[in-house]
Amino acid sequence: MEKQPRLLASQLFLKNSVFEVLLNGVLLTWKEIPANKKVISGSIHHPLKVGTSHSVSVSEILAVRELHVDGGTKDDGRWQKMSQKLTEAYPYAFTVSYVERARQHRWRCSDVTFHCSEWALCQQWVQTIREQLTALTSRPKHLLVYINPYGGKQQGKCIYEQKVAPLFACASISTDVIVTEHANHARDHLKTEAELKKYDGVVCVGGDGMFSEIVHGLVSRTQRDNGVDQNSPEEKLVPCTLRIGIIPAGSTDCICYATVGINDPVTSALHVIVGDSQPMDVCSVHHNNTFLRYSVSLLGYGFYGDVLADSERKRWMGPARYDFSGFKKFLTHHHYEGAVSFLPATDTLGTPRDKTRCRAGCFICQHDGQLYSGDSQEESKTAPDVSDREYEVGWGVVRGKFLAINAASMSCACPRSPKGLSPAAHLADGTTDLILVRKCSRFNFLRHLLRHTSKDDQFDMTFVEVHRVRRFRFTPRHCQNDSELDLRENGKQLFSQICRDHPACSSAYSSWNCDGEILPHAAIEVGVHCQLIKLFARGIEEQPLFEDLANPPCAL
Ligand SMILES: CCCCCCCCCCCCC/C=C/[C@@H](O)[C@H](COP(=O)(O)O)NC(=O)CCCCC
Ligand SMILES: Nc1ncnc2c1ncn2[C@@H]1O[C@H](COP(=O)(O)OP(=O)(O)O)[C@@H](O)[C@H]1O
Ligand SMILES: [Ca+2]
Repeated sequence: MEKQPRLLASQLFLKNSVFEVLLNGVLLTWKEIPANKKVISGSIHHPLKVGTSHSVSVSEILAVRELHVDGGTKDDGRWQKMSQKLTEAYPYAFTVSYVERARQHRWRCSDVTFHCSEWALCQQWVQTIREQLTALTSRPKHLLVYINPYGGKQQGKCIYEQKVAPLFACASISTDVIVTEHANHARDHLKTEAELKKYDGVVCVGGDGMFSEIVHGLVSRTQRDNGVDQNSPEEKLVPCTLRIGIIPAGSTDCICYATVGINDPVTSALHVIVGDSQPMDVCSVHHNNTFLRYSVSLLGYGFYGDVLADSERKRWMGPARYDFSGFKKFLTHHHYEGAVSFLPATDTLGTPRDKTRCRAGCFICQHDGQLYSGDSQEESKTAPDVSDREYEVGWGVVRGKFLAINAASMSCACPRSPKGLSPAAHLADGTTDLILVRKCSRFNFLRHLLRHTSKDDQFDMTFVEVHRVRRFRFTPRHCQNDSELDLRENGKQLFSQICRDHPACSSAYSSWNCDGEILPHAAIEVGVHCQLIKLFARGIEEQPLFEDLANPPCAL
């Protein structure tokens, strides 16, 4: 039989007032008691504001600790503020640390200290809260942490030590911390060495590139352990069991921002502590039946590929390199010719033009994005994946000259664009939004880009089209007849030369930006793997209405 959580109700002292405190297994509530209703012994009289009430979900309590009496003084500053009389009447106390919501999806750790007149009562409260916290099985106890000391503004180590480690310690989470010494250190450690059984999750401190390393390490390891061949584009991949936490310390931090609603290290650490879980789609990228990379956020050819390639040479500028290269590449205004073929997700709930957004507890993601009758749980288990051949019918093809070809398997919201590249994309529906920006004037492209930062629809432009897809392929124009040259072997400069010399080529070549890494091939095949990984996040929580109104629309 399931053990019922113990109920506790007491009158406890807090901030010069007496409160009715209640713990019922789901909520901890404390409510001020009017002075005339107080039953606690003692001669304390306070003019009370009646009815101040607070409540905290037990699932959002981080820790409880007793405050120890030591020669009449306590180890917490607040004790000093209490009068001698009060200290005598309520000599025992315990502090509950819990999640408090601030503006714009920011979470903070807040403390409340309750004072008791009896030691046994104080013990009972501490033990009961601890029991209820122990019963929360989704919380991690032991984590493997990787810190990229060179991500973003090179603050990763300091952010972890000052803001995150104390919270993990407060929540009794033990950690093994590795500060990376070179690129792909974390990926290779996860792939081959890490004793994953010891851990309840992996945390990365860094940006999207660092997160991508963790994803590659964990996904590759999981496939190898299960005998799955990553090189086959049709292969159904095995989902990873360990959750990943992101402590944002990078340049774009889009994966953190789009799954939590803010890029704030404390907020992310608190989502890890409470044991949140958010499944996420992962795209696998192949070239000629050879696995290239996984992508979780943006796969971008043309504008975003060029921005990334240019910005890599300016890493010393930190996050500002993207603004510099973005401006430069906007002025360059290159377009690229090729063919995009794609398998539309016709059987899915939702479209890229929806006004609704993927938010915490998203209905569409809970059903793997599947449009099904809903009368059988089993039906959702047969959701099509990239490996299901029967879905290979009905491909569409678009040929032409493009300024940008972007695939966003999530919104890609980030501080630069709070609604993202594809505002209605879903984190875990098994699809990616393929955005094709055809050649247009600089002015129109600017209008399109600026709409990423306003409430206006960036897809509502004649030169932009967007498709929700399960798979797609891109073939640059020069590959449509000949076999593609290997960009890595022959170098991009050679390509530009061939392109200039070749009468059929009207434009230069770009490269793919895959979550901040340049791909070595332009001709790629991409498939979405529904919910392949899980994050310590819950999706963006709905905001109170008054906060939403704080962002007025801007039209261009
Ligand atoms: C004139 C106003 C223009 C405003 C346009 C804003 C559009 C921004 C959309 C950004 C989407 C970002 C998608 C995420 C990409 C990251 O994976 C990648 C690597 O991140 P990190 O490892 O943290 O460095 N970031 C980028 O490719 C940067 C793109 C920025 C382009 C301006
Ligand atoms: N110790 C290290 N030295 C150099 N590069 C590293 C190190 N650790 C990780 N990297 C690489 O740095 C790149 C950028 O990291 P990231 O944390 O995403 O920062 P940013 O958001 O600024 O790009 C990643 O591709 C990652 O592989
Ligand atoms: Ca998706």
